[in-house]
Amino acid sequence: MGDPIYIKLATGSTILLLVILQFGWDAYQQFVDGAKQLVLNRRISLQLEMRNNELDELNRQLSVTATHDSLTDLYNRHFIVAQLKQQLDLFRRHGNPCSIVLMDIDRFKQVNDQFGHASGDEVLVVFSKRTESQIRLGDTFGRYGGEEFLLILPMTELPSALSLAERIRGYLASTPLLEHPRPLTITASFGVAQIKANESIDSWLIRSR
Ligand SMILES: Nc1nc2c(ncn2[C@@H]2O[C@H](COP(=O)(O)OP(=O)(O)OP(=O)(O)O)[C@@H](O)[C@H]2O)c(=O)[nH]1
Repeated sequence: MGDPIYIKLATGSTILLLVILQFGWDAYQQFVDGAKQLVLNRRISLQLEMRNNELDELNRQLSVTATHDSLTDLYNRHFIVAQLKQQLDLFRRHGNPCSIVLMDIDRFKQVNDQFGHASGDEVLVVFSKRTESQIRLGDTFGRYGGEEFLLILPMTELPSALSLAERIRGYLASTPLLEHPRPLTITASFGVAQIKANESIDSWLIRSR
């Protein structure tokens, strides 16, 4: 018994020889060109597949960048406003209630001035994570700008939104947000408003200030 690779080669050569004998040299050339083309096509389709995967990943990253705040990783203002529009629409069409909670970190400028901008950034990040840990999956939490954050609570009436805001406020006030250079407890002001009939996003936001 010969080695399987030699048998394979012998079989391959035999087929080629048969092709030449049976159909002539031109047919053999066509056969070889066809085989080369097949290999080339396979290589091209693999390269295309790789490029497509790279483009998918790039698109995913672009969509994250377009909708998220780079410091806190929360949704950005652009995304939040789009969500508010959607909620307003759902309210107008189906009467679905929705409440918002606008949070403003108190005396944040002092944090920057006393501890430096990097500590200010850390406060924003830790504040975001702590608040995010207190909300439900269907709620949207984002950075509205600077030290302002907005929580959108679909299908939520004012009393529930108020009690959630109170819970978050208590949770934030209970533990220092930063430990270094010294323990620093951060408080925030909360404004809560439920969407009303015939109102715009601007007036809804103004009522939460
Ligand atoms: N570290 C840091 N600071 C920021 C960022 N965005 C905005 N700020 C700062 O946030 C501060 C906001 O100042 P103010 O609007 O006076 O707010 P405040 O000091 O919290 O005052 P009150 O809201 O009245 O309590 C400014 O000093 C901004 O420079 C950021 O991404 N990182």
